[in-house]
Parts: sequence; C-alpha cells; structure tokens
Amino acid sequence: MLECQGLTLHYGGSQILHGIDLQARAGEVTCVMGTNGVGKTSLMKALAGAHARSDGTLRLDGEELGRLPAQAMARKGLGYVPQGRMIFPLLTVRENLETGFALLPRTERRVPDEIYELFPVLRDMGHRRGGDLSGGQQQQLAIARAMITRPKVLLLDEPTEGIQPNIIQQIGRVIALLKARGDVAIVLVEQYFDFAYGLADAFCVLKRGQVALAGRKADLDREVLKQSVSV
Ligand SMILES: Nc1ncnc2c1ncn2[C@@H]1O[C@H](COP(=O)(O)OP(=O)(O)OP(=O)(O)O)[C@@H](O)[C@H]1O
Repeated sequence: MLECQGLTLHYGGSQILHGIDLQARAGEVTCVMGTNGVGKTSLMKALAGAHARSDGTLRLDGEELGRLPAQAMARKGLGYVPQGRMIFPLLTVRENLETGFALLPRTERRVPDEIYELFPVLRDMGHRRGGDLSGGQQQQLAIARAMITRPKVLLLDEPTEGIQPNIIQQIGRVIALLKARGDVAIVLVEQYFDFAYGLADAFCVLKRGQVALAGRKADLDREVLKQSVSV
C-alpha cells in the first residue's frame, strides 16, 4: 500500500499542494480527480519523485521513502506514466520498452511474456517507431514500459487524454486487467467521470491543492462525487 500524509509541493515561491493525504491499495484503482489546474499532475509528480515534495511523508508497504529522485522512486517500485505519455518517437516500440531495463539487474533484462499478453499490439508493432503509433497504442506502450520494472504502484496521469472514444475502452480494459492481478496499486488521474467511476475503488478529489472529498466508492454518493469534479 502507498500512503502519503501531509504532502505539500511548491513551484518556486508558489505553493500548489497543501497537505494531501492519500492511500492506494494493491489490487485497487484509486482515482485522483478535480477540475483543471487543481494540482493532480503535481501530486503524481511528487509521488513519482519527478518534482520533489516540500513536506509530508510517503510510505510504500510500510517503508518510509525519503525525498528521492525519480529513478530511485522507480527502483523502490513506483511506476510512472506521465501525462502526454513521453515515449521516444524515433525509437522502435521494442527499444522504448527496453529503456525500462536500466532499472533492472542484468539477468532480468527481458520483456516478460505477460507484457505482450496484456498488450498484443506491441508485439505486432515491435519494429515500428514509437512516433508512428496511434495515441492509444502509444498509451499502451507507455503503460507497458512502466510495467517492465514490475512496479508495486502504477501512477497513470490522464491515460485517456487525446484518445478516440472507442480506444478509451481498450485502455480501460488494460487498467481493469492490471487491477485484477491484485499486486499493483493503481493511482489514476482522470477527467472522464464515467470512465473513472467504472474502474475506481476509491476517490480523492482535489480542489485548489487540497483534498475536497475522499473515500471508498461504496461510501460516496455518485451524484455528490460527480458534482465535486464538475466545473
Ligand atoms: N512547472 C511549473 N511551474 C509553475 N507552476 C506550475 C508548474 N506546473 C504546474 N504549475 C501550476 O500548478 C497548478 C497545478 O497544476 P497541475 O498541472 O498539477 O494541475 P492539474 O490538476 O493536473 O491540471 P490539468 O487537469 O490541467 O492537467 C496550476 O496552477 C499550474 O499552472
């Protein structure tokens, strides 16, 4: 389980996150929601070590994680799929996957069969350049690359952004399959309410850098939740 408490974050002099508490359990999807600019991406960056938090504690399976840089966070088990996917457009699909190897011991540097079972399109397109893939395929590649390091936590920042509605379902299926494995805690930033509601087990709604509403899906009223994330 990933637990953060009292997390704060600044960009220079401006404070963006004001004491966020969040828990994400293995085998569950914890959905971070909120309107544009409330700090969702900043929270993901802080969890991934992509931008250092200013304060607050972070624990993974009970182990306290200091303010580690992104590579060290990844080694600890935090897999991060940033907004915009950040795949390498000129590298092939296979090479993009292999960039995840840097974090693994030499003996474990191979793409597990399971990755291709989850994302068959990546096997078929192994020699194509990342930049030639569709948005949905790139998103699958970005998730697969994060899975190469066998993370305990998968941080997904708006995986449906800029993707055609029919492909969004494919992404949803992949997230549901990863959740069903039971060993990964998925933290999902998502704007599409129905998509998020279908996948989530728990919610954390942000407003101006603070938690406005949080809880388990079963304990939250759907309409109240929907209202809290609408503009
Ligand atoms: N590198 C940065 N330097 C300064 N301010 C930033 C930086 N990145 C984000 N911000 C500001 O921090 C606030 C929160 O941004 P953030 O991207 O975390 O929000 P968000 O909820 O993810 O928004 P969106 O839904 O639009 O992606 C915004 O006011 C944004 O302008």
